[in-house]
Amino acid sequence: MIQLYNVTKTYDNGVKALSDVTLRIHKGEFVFLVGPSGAGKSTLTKLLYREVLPSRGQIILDGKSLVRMRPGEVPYLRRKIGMIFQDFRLLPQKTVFENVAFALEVIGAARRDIKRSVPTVLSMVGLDAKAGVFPQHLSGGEQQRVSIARAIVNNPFLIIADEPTGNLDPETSWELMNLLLDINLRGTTIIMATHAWDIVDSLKKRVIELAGGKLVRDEKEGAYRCEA
Ligand SMILES: Nc1ncnc2c1ncn2[C@@H]1O[C@H](COP(=O)(O)OP(=O)(O)OP(=O)(O)O)[C@@H](O)[C@H]1O
Repeated sequence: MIQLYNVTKTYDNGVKALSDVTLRIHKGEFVFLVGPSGAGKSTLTKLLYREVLPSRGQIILDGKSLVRMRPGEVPYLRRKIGMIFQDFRLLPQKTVFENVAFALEVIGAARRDIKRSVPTVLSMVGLDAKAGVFPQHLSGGEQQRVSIARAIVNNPFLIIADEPTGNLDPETSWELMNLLLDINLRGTTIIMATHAWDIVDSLKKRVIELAGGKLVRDEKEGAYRCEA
């Protein structure tokens, strides 16, 4: 359901961030995206969210070509994808409830649907008691759980997490991973770019490694580093 064919991305400054990448990710997979800083991981996640377009090649997501997609269709694509970032990106002037509700408001959801869905996802991430709290009064782990609630409230078929544990301590990182694994068990595809080698090594999920913009490894039950 996610297909990349010979995808190359060269930025305007001439940097080739991805070079001739071909890969396929099926519905319900959990994929770790690894590789050194500057390898092209974020560029790949941005291509899937259609934040950037490839310079060459084709990307098919849920049956649609992102290259041929008209700009007007992009918001519909993004409704089906949940994004999670290292720095949480919550709105500081909105409460926990309002941050999650906002993801539904921007797509024109009915008020009664918002009232029903937001408490459901907040309880999934264990934050029902914090619905009225502002982000600055939450721990890093709690903030990241709000961003997970926000990412899943639209029932996305795909979650893209770009270094989601980067700002969390080891114990909190594992709490977050357990949430992502639960979400994955319910059928949502998850692509997670990470430098957290211990998490990758423990979970033995599919590992896609980039280096210098090239796909250098794709293992079904992989480790952070190539074992060969
Ligand atoms: N908007 C941009 N304009 C120009 N060059 C960019 C842009 N974004 C990224 N790059 C360059 O593209 C290359 C790949 O960057 P990218 O952010 O995809 O790597 P990454 O693997 O996510 O790295 P990190 O692990 O540090 O987040 C790097 O050389 C980077 O400097």
